[in-house]
Amino acid sequence: MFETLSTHRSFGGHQRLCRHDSAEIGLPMRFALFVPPEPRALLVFLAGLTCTEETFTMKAGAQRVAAELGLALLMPDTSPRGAQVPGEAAAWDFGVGAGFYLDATQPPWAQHWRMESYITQELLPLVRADLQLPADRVGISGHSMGGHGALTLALRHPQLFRSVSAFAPIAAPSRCAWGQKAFTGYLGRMQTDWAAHDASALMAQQARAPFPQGILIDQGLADQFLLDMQLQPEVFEAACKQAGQPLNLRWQAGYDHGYYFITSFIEDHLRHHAAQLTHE
Ligand SMILES: N[C@@H](CCC(=O)N[C@@H](CS)C(=O)NCC(=O)O)C(=O)O
Repeated sequence: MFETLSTHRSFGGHQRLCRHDSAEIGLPMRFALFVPPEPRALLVFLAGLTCTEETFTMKAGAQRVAAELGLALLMPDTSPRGAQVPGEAAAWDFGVGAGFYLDATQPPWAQHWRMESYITQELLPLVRADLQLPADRVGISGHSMGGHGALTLALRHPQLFRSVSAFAPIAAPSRCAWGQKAFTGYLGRMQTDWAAHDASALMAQQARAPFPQGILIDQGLADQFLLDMQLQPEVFEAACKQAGQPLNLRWQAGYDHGYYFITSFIEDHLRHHAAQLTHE
């Protein structure tokens, strides 16, 4: 059950903003949903730090090609809101707007910060049932923290996601400042617990390619966060090589971390997912 707060005609389909009372999060949550004229598959797009369900929805310009391909787009929020955990909004890279798509195990976050269970066990089944799409027609993508979310949720739930891509993902969070801060706060100090939510560590453990049709990643070379060592896609690339996982890691000269980069390459990602999800 969810409530549609607004709906707008877009490229023959509908762009909706929705809310529901989430059992996993224990709070109301919002999400955005683009429904193309003829839905054939569903792509979940996870946004980055400081973003909401509206960021990708309004800035990426994904609706035109998604409508053409029959891809429904599901944009969850990036964290619980309104939990009133002390200090939850004190930093832009932890707490509100920074859920890191995992289930926190540490107090005071463990009660509400359950973004992994929320997305995989609650939101995705809800939306898939509403759109009447088969279980094997769901892909996942994301940007930055959401790229980390896309890669880790795909690797942790390969039965839920058949296609994967990412823009400038935090690809080795155990080795970067953002990831170390988030993992310490949400998961505690045990590095062994971190590995279960680190895309590169998860990929390195695979006995064979989990996504044999290939993973697509775009990374701007003028991305400040790449230069600050927050992203480290080369670590994920090495792990893919080790696992025999086909990876198309495209280094895009001159592009930074922002949405002008995403708008430039979103069409390729939508086509990557449609090709893997909707070919008969
Ligand atoms: N607030 C941060 C930047 C946060 C940031 O770049 N967030 C990215 C995701 S990691 C984003 O998509 N921001 C929203 C936007 O660009 O519209 C800063 O001041 O450095």
